[in-house]
Amino acid sequence: MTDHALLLVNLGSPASTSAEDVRAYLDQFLMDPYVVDLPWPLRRLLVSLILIKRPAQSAHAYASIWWPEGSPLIVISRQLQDAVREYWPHGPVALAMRYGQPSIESELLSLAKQGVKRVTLAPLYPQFADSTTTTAIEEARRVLRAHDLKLQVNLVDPFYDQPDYLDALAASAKPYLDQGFDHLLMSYHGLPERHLHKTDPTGSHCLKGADCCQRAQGQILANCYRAQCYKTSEGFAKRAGLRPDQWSVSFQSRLGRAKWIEPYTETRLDELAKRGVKKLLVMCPAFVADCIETLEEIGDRGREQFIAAGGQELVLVPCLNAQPQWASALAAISARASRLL
Ligand SMILES: C=CC1=C(C)c2cc3[nH]c(cc4nc(cc5[nH]c(cc1n2)c(C)c5CCC(=O)O)C(CCC(=O)O)=C4C)c(C)c3C=C
Ligand SMILES: [Fe+2]
Ligand SMILES: [Fe+2]
Repeated sequence: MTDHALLLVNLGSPASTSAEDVRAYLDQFLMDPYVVDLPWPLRRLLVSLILIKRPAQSAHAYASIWWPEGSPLIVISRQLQDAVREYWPHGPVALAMRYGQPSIESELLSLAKQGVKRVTLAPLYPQFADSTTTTAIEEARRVLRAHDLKLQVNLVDPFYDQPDYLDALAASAKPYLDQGFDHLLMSYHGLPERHLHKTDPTGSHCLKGADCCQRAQGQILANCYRAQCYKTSEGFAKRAGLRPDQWSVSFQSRLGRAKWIEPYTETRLDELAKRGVKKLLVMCPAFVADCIETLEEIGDRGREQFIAAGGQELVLVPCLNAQPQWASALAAISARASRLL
């Protein structure tokens, strides 16, 4: 059977590092109601305010990490697509971006044109969030409806606790852990606290008490980004044989004035340096591919901050990127997906 495609979906990047291209990308991204979850007039106003200064700042940051072949996120996602082909004998393996190009629309249309009957949609986010997982799925739904595409679509659920994913994460970090370190920080992309409250099915569990994420189970866990980040970290630490005092979790990439989930990575970098940590390893398990958030925010600015606060060395552990064990795990996880769109 060769008519069962796998469609990998990542976030996307600007078309280039020009301020105009970055502005267009940020506008599409931040005007997504799953990302900035405010009513349209307020969202438009807030995003227009952000777009006054942010495109030039972000363009500068993108320029500092851009590769000759393009955005690291896109280049690496393409390499992953190639690597996954080895493990997906059922049909084509395609790649789409939620924002920018190649779009989910162009890829679904192209798969339908090739005669594909079934598509397994794999959002490349280990932990669930409306701003990543839901918006990718909803965009696919919109495209199917808009073009009346008769494709059967299966969804790959967030794989934060899947043994094959965690094994790949542990294997990829092993050479870095083996070099020795004082502390491992697992820095995840942050989220406004409001997003967590919105997806809490009880409306009263998340962010109530210091251990809400440790107590999360069932539907609460299935909807809580922060609890899933802790589960990934615990699963990783167990595989890596780490003691609880050797690692901690934090959340990066805050934007705007609303309260985001804590602890903040910026705060932890200072605290760890002040506590006498000299060699800090940082992993970013919310990202499967290195991108501006890992390479620039942690690898450049985070390192500078840690050293200015008294640390000696910050080693950024690369994301899973296109490693064969990860490609194989992703294909296996995708092959198990049975939930229909
Ligand atoms: C309200 C703003 C944002 C939310 C919510 C958000 C959630 C979120 N994002 C990722 C993954 C990535 N984000 C990336 C870049 C990025 N994210 C935001 C804002 C929010 N993200 C912005 C404005 C940007 C652009 C860069 C910048 O200007 O700072 C990227 C990297 C893209 C790249 O091209 O390299 C990824 C990946 C997750 C996983 C997440 C929720 C959990
Ligand atoms: Fe983001
Ligand atoms: Fe929670």
